[in-house]
Amino acid sequence: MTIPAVDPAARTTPGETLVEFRDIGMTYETGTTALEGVDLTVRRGEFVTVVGPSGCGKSTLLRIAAGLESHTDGTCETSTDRVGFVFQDATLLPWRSVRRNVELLAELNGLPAAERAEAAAEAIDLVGLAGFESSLPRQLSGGMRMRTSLARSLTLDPDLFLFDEPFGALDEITRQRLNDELLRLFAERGFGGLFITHSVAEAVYLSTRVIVMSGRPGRIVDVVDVPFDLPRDPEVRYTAEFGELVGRVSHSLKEAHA
Ligand SMILES: Nc1ncnc2c1ncn2[C@@H]1O[C@H](COP(=O)(O)OP(=O)(O)OP(=O)(O)O)[C@@H](O)[C@H]1O
Repeated sequence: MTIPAVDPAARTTPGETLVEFRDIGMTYETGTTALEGVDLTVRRGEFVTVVGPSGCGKSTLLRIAAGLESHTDGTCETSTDRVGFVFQDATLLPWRSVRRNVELLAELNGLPAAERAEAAAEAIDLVGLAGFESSLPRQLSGGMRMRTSLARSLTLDPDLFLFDEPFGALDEITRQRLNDELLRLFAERGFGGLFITHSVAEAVYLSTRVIVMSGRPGRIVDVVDVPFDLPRDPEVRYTAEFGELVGRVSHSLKEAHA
């Protein structure tokens, strides 16, 4: 795995476009067309969530943003090489402790030992894993493994944070807790987020904007702006306005399935 060196001086500013998809289409060599005519922009300070039927090309879109996948139509421009990626699976190295797992990206990025130790300690603290630095992945719960994965990406202080259904395998309470922690990190760091989920409530709670995609080939069928203040009050989940937005997104999803 090669990771591009990150220039510490190269920072983006609030509101700056981080990734812009224009008329993106993707047909795999197998002939499967995953995406068609997707226009989407994520700016710093925005948290954009994508929901859509299984197989509609959400992961493909994220991989294109990360430069891990090509595309066959349109353009995708990213304005930063500070890109964090968190997958559904925490993808930890089983023989490395939490601290050594969290240091991994900084290590591959060539950060000197003292700096990466400092970055790892700060990230571990931010995700609430202080005290577990020496634990091995098999000694952690699913939520703690996901926090470790999050911390590993945080060491690079990403401008653009890509999340591929990171909390899908967790129980509801752990998921809600991690949603709150992610929102806190978002408020503190102000990165741009592009997040995939199958949970409509999670999408509305986390986002400044929800994108609904059709079945394959994935196209954008609805864009829903979420007006709630940041940092977000967890109680907002129980308001009528929240329920209305969940209803609107669910309705669009149902139409997308039809
Ligand atoms: N490397 C590949 N080669 C060929 N086809 C692929 C490849 N990766 C994905 N696909 C196909 O592209 C389509 C979109 O896949 P993708 O994983 O992007 O969907 P998704 O919306 O993320 O699905 P899910 O919600 O189930 O995770 C699917 O039909 C999938 O089989």
